[in-house]
Amino acid sequence: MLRPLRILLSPPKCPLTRCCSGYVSRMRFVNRLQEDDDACAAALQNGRIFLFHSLSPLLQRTNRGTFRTSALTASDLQPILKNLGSDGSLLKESVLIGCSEQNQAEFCLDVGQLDQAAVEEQCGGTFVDLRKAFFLLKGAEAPLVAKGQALLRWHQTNRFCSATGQPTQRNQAGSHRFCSSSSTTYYPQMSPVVIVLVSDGTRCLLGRQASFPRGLYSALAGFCNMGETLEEALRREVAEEVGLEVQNISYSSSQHWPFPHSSFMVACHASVSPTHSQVDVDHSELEEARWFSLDEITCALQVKAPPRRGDPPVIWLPPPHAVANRLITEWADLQRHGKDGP
Ligand SMILES: NC(=O)C1=CN([C@@H]2O[C@H](COP(=O)(O)OP(=O)(O)OC[C@H]3O[C@@H](n4cnc5c(N)ncnc54)[C@H](O)[C@@H]3O)[C@@H](O)[C@H]2O)C=CC1
Ligand SMILES: [Mg+2]
Repeated sequence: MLRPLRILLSPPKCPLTRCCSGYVSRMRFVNRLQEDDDACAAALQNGRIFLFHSLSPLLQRTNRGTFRTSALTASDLQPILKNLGSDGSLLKESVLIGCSEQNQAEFCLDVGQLDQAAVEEQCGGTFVDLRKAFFLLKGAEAPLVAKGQALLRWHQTNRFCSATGQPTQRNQAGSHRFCSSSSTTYYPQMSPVVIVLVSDGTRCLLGRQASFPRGLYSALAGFCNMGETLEEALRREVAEEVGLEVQNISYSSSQHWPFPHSSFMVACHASVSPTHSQVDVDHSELEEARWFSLDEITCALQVKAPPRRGDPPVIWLPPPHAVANRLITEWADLQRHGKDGP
């Protein structure tokens, strides 16, 4: 039986208007689209589509010289795809990434099989490598493109069942893939990573890998091993990388991190006693790790852009998009203002 079209295109109005926020209805709408292929196909016709080319997002330069994402509607995109020689089926490869506050379903689509320059010309934008795009975009746009790219990448690398080698089929939303020969459902995966800012009470510990750009230091991080709790992973990583035993672990925040693939970063603070703070760096993992005073961190937080070639050497920190920056800023605030903040 055909479902009424009105509930397929945007979040349904909740009958309990007083108790059910717009946020709740948007989340339920997205959940419904993940489970109902027809509803998702209908929402796609009315949704916003973010284009990628070979996993690079399409950005537009604003009059002020900044960058923003550029989304098209299905009706804008269809003729463009047709002009470039693609049949209508490409649009159906779009993957659902959420629902905007304006109640429009949001999708991403990789048009890597089309000529890049021709798509850029027709859409009035530029495909920018995600590493660059992620730091050019402001606010919620950076995590949005990171999420889109992560989902598109997952689909591109999970076309076959790892048990049978048979092709897998995606649902319309792209929230899972299914192998009919083994009846296995595959869901997009992230790798859990713990990131920790260790303090000895007056200083914090930062490290750098040999591959980091010159002068960049960050909080210690590492992938969780199978079977570990977060606390175990955190204690092990710090012990392995800098030879210290931490205590007083406290949770700060988390983020999805798209580099090199999808990591789920869980950010924590931890401490060591000042009498047991001698670092013993494992040079196979880190080029250097050392303690930084509040004054050094305050200076480093003021460096707003990576130094250019020929600039004098300077210590700088991950940018505000990175949860490492948040940990370092939280630590510095706590040092300046104590537990209760400013
Ligand atoms: N968002 C942020 O603020 C920051 C994010 N990071 C991210 O944290 C991640 C982990 O940090 P690292 O110190 O490099 O980790 P790490 O200390 O665990 O060392 C990386 C090594 O772990 C092994 N490994 C184990 N499980 C792995 C998996 N699931 N995927 C890939 N490699 C795995 C590999 O041999 C790899 O070379 C990095 O991908 C980095 O991009 C790191 C610092 C700041
Ligand atoms: Mg590490």
